[in-house]
Amino acid sequence: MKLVLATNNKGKVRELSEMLVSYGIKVLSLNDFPQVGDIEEDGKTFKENAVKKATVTAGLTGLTALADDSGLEVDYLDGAPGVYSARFAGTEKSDSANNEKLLNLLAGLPPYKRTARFQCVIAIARPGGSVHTVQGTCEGVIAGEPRGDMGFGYDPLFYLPEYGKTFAEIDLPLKNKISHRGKALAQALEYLSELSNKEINRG
Ligand SMILES: O=c1[nH]c(=O)c2ncn([C@@H]3O[C@H](COP(=O)(O)OP(=O)(O)OP(=O)(O)O)[C@@H](O)[C@H]3O)c2[nH]1
Ligand SMILES: [Mg+2]
Repeated sequence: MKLVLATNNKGKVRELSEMLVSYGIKVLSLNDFPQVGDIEEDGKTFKENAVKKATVTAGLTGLTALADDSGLEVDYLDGAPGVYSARFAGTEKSDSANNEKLLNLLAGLPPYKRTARFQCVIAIARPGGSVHTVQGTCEGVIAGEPRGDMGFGYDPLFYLPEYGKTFAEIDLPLKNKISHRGKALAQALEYLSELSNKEINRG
């Protein structure tokens, strides 16, 4: 089965590909389809944005497309940055500026008030127009300073009390096991295997 990843985020491509490829799925990226261009994310929810990115990509490529819309919800900030996570500190989407802005907003706040979660909605759209969504969540705490150099985005600040480490201090197979994206993708893989069984049965 062939699948186009409807994302321009290299960190997401790395994490999604690692799991999909081990299931024998042929993964294509938007680099293979320059005609898709930039898709405006104007939804109010992760689900709206994921559905839009997947359906537009499936329509323009004629292939099944998988999109991920994700973000960080910080309780002290009433759920911000949420769907604006990529653009928190400006439209140029700088991970380091986003992390700096987040640390400044939480300056001096004790750990018990720094609770947060990552959310991920994955949408799988078929060229015929049908679309299926799944969701994953991962709870954590925003650290007082960045730690680790793996991962992407807010990973150096996202601290997992159970592991005593940030997302940027754990390797990719473990992140995929426990992360918002990994949990959503595990459900997406179940759906994809049902789809491919149906196709095989149809001949
Ligand atoms: O530290 C992180 N670890 C993660 O595991 C993670 N997952 C999401 N995020 C943040 O949330 C934004 C999503 O925004 P987003 O879904 O619109 O993606 P994006 O604009 O980067 O790419 P695209 O998929 O839209 O092309 C990203 O840019 C990141 O800032 C993460 N940060
Ligand atoms: Mg985006």
